[in-house]
Amino acid sequence: MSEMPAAADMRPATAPFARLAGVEVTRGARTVFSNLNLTLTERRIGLVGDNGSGKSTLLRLLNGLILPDTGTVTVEGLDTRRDRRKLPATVGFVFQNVDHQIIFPSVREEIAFGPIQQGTPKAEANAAADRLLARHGCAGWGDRAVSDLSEGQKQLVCILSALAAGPSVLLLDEPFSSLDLTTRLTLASRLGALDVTLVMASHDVDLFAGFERVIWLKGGEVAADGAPADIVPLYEADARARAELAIGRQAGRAFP
Ligand SMILES: Nc1ncnc2c1ncn2[C@@H]1O[C@H](COP(=O)(O)OP(=O)(O)OP(=O)(O)O)[C@@H](O)[C@H]1O
Repeated sequence: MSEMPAAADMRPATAPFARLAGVEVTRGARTVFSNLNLTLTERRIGLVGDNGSGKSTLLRLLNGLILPDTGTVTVEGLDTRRDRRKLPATVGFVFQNVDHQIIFPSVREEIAFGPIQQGTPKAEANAAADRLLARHGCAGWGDRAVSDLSEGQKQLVCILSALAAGPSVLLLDEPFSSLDLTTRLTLASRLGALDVTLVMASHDVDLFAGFERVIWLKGGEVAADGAPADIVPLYEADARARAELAIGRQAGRAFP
């Protein structure tokens, strides 16, 4: 299992980088958050919770992809409603589903897109993309068609694209689910060492061992919030208890 190490030489977190105040969000017919209040200060924050508990919605609130129906969300001093256009230069996002992120045919174009949007000349952005690829063991990938990559390779390209834009906050939604163990361990270690604030949702709770804070979401509410060593066992015990209950109910019934 992969464990993301704590960053050693990182500037200490002092002021909050994000705040959610009185946030209500409805998606479709469902109220996901009814009054969510969070202050985020730590440089390594993990989100855990069952499917549908609100992890992706919280990450999308932080990058302005979803705006609160009521309440406010501020990240690095930017109000996600008022300053939406400034957010992409500050807040990077790695989607759970690579097809929601990748828009260009070649790997180099995909990675260079963010910096070009921010005003970097194309040749410079392309050269930086190639250097970034080489640093992550993907030298020569620049001209490759994204459509020819495996799911895990696409996931890696998505992570590198997010990093290329030089965000100060990186939001990761299940970023390693398709990566092989070697790439997962390498990338987790590299991400852990970056001087960038990370907020990551994952079902792979071992990744949070070096984190400073884990928030457990349950049905759109914060069920527990604190140090990984305290929160992860609570979540696991709760998940196991509910699984045992479900298995007990199923006992004797034929599997459909
Ligand atoms: N596009 C949508 N339209 C309507 N409802 C949605 C939409 N996306 C999510 N939801 C609902 O919002 C709730 C929270 O979903 P969300 O994707 O934030 O959960 P999650 O914790 O990230 O789940 P997972 O672990 O499966 O990724 C769920 O009840 C889900 O059904």
